[in-house]
Amino acid sequence: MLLRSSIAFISSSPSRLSVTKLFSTVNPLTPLTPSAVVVPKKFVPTPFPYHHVMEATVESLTNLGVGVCRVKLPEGVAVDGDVDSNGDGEGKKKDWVVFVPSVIPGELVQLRIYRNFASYSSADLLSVLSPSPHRVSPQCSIANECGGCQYQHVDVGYQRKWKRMHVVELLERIGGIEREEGERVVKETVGTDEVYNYRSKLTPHYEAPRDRTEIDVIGFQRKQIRQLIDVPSCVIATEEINEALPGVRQRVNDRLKAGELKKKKGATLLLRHANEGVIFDHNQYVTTNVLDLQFKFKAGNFFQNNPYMLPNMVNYVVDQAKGEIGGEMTHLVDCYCGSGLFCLSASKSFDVCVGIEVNDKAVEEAQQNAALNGITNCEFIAASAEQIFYGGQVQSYPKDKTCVVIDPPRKGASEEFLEQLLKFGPKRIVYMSCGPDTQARDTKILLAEKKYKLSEVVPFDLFPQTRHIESCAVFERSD
Ligand SMILES: C[S@@+](CC[C@H](N)C(=O)[O-])C[C@H]1O[C@@H](n2cnc3c(N)ncnc32)[C@H](O)[C@@H]1O
Repeated sequence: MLLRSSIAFISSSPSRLSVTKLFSTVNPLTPLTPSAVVVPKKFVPTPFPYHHVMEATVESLTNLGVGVCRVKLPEGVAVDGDVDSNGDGEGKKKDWVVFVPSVIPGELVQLRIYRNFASYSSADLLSVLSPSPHRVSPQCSIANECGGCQYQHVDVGYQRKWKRMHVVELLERIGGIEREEGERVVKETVGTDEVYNYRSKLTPHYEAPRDRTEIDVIGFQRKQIRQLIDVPSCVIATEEINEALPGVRQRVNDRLKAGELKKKKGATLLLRHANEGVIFDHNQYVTTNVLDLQFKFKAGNFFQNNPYMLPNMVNYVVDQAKGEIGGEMTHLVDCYCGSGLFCLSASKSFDVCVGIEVNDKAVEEAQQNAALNGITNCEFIAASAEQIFYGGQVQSYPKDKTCVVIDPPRKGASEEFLEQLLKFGPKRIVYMSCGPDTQARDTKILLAEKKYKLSEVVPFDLFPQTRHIESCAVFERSD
């Protein structure tokens, strides 16, 4: 099989002669003679031939962290589509979008096409001809191949600038918020200095062993292709996780040799770093501290996994929830509450709090965490989030003194939930999200009837070096 990735770094000197390797790769690029190129069977040869090499300037980044280049279509090739912005397309596209990873806007790069789609192409990066001043050396030797990180080649300040820009752009494109308004409400991305060795949970995978006598690939998906890459250590995971990783990998192979692994099934391993050390058993209870509270939860259950960033996020949610605009809130509803993180952290600032969560095991944990921390003004309900508005309890809350915090999974809140939330009409809504695209979609719904105003959005850099953005939006009732 031909492996595509390898990048050379070409200095910005005018002669462009000084070529140094920027990333060490497992499969160094060897110049391919035409006869060595095997064109994949399903390759569509329009508009570019397989492995066509070209130079392009990177215009921007998608919110998946991939570079966007706009290139001219080859002479004589016309593709149906919108007339180009200069108006001379006569119903045919002349510009074409090519996506390429591991680049930074403004860079001139050399790329190589490996797939044509109906309206764009995908390419590998061959070399950076004119590097961005924001380009840095990744700490990880496989940063260019592993799909876990998208931004190790970008300085963290610039990563955070782009994360903010992505939130502004998503609010405009999906949320219908004008650019100027987005620029005003979306604040700077909040981050900490711990930009490596911060992840307290790692879940590497291996594929079905079948007839193999050794599992030599335990890791994550490669960039751009559905294939695992071996990850013997991970620079964004805590040092303790990295120390435990060789033992975990060895145990998988010991179990394979002992015939204990299913031949036809791959699996995902767990390494959860908490107060007890690094735990591998999903069902083992672990504890961790966030600000002045202790949380106990099953190692395999959801818990935010950047302990350095978490206090900032919790403080922000609690500050916004209790609020100053329109007076202090007395009642808190925490929807999608997990093991009670926001609800319990905010409990001191409220008379009464209620959390709702669909996973009954997490609800048990939340109840136990309330007891563990001597908190008596929080109640937790095991049900789907919209159910909170059907019971009598929350309906009796004073709406002008109630804040609803929501922190749904990546797919965002359901329409039914948002409909009920709008009908209930709390004074304030604090919406934490790990999916800024679905948050933008839900924002559009929350703002549609002009019952709420979007007062502020803060992106949190929970996962430096990756494209992931945690974003918190605060809505205030308009009256
Ligand atoms: C992003 S986590 C947030 C958990 C918690 N706020 C925290 O920070 O630890 C989302 C939570 O929503 C829960 N969930 C998913 N769908 C739900 C639904 N329809 N109703 C209530 N909870 C749901 C998941 O089980 C998960 O615990």
